[in-house]
Amino acid sequence: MESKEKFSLRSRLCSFRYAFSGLLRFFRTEHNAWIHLLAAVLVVLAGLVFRLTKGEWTGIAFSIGLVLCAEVFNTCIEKMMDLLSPVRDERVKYIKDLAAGAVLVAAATAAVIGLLIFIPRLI
Ligand SMILES: Nc1ncnc2c1ncn2[C@@H]1O[C@H](COP(=O)(O)OP(=O)(O)OP(=O)(O)O)[C@@H](O)[C@H]1O
Repeated sequence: MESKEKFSLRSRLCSFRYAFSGLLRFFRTEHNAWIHLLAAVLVVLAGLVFRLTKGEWTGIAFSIGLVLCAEVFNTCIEKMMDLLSPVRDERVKYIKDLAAGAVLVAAATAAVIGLLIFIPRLI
């Protein structure tokens, strides 16, 4: 459906503000976000120590973004399901487990990229 609202820079800026406020709350309150953030900081520090190339930094940046995005969506789905269906339900379990599975796929991909970058520098 087309939007009938006129384009407004102010409302676009507000959308950014809402997005940043969502992320701020995510990093303040979600324990999994702390773990991902700590992992990202450690990887960036290791990257600085090993003086990665531009291509390698691209792989690291992509991996960190991929995992954080997956975790943000996983958290959204968890919160949504808790709101929609606070009682135990096998369908909810499947939906939540599937969302957690997406994070696992992203994290495994990031781990492979990390190993491809760092292992040759360690041997
Ligand atoms: N309403 C529900 N009905 C059925 N199963 C559920 C429900 N809520 C959670 N579960 C299941 O219980 C298990 C633990 O759920 P929980 O939400 O605590 O997951 P978690 O991965 O520990 O989450 P968190 O990110 O909060 O640490 C998961 O397998 C999840 O699918």
